[in-house]
Amino acid sequence: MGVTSHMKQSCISDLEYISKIKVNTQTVLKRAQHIQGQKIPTKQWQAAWLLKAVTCIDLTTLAGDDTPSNIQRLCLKAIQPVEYKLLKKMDMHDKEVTTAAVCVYPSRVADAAKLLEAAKSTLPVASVATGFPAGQTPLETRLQEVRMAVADGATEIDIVINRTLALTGQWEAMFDEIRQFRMVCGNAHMKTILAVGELGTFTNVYKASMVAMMAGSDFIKTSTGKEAINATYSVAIVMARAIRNYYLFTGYKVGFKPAGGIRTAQECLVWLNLIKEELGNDWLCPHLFRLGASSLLTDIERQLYHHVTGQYAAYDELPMA
Ligand SMILES: O=C[C@H](O)COP(=O)(O)O
Repeated sequence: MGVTSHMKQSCISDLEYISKIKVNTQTVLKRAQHIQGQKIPTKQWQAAWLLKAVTCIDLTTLAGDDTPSNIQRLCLKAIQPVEYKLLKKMDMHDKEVTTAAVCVYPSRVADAAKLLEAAKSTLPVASVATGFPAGQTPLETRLQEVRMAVADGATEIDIVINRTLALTGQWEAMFDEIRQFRMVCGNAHMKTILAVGELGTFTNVYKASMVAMMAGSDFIKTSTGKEAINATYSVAIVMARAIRNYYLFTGYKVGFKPAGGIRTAQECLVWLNLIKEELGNDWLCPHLFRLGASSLLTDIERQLYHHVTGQYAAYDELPMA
């Protein structure tokens, strides 16, 4: 997308407006509780939702011991996330079901890009960047990290915000930093990680969401997966409302990516329902919704196995997710 047109419309008066916003915590918690209590689809409808979820996963590995060989396994799993025989039973074998992207550390982008190219796959490589997860490195280092990830083949960049700026109310400085990241991303899609577990209040989450969108983010993302509190339904409601309001103000649809601690098929059905309820069906596609997860796919595949065979597979029967 490059430098976005919606970014140019943002100005200081918008930032002044943001500093006055207040979010009602009780209303958010009540809404989250309501969504969690709603019925989720069963049987073939559940299987269809789970396959939809698979296509929205940024299949992730962000570990200190990542090597070219586990990146290779991750990419192969992303290309074929559900066993062919299961897809065939669901008559989905010719639908090219893949995950939305793979997500890795900047130093592993070249490994992923090389493998995907060799496999003739167009699956995007997403790289975390800007001093992930803490964002506590000098600005020039953070910018350079984005440049290097893009040069190595990342077409999606998951940046982390500077929490110090958010917690001290320096929204304009935060806007400027994110805008610089946007510039160096070039044509790569930029997802902005708010690290909501470290923002203290829902009001800060809403403000950070707005600033990130105004600075040109294609997606806003909840968490790095490394904070003590990661993706929660209540925080998602705050972010989804910000996305909705931003769309009303600008006509521009920004995507949403919950990430961190999402491990079960059951949880991901609640996430899909939350998006449907809060943002509508338009957002239920990889272009506007991603699930950032390192270990969700195994459980989804187990549930699909159960749907098709009536039995649960042992974990070691299904290839690594
Ligand atoms: O960006 C994605 C997250 O780091 C994944 O977190 P997770 O390992 O808890 O699934």
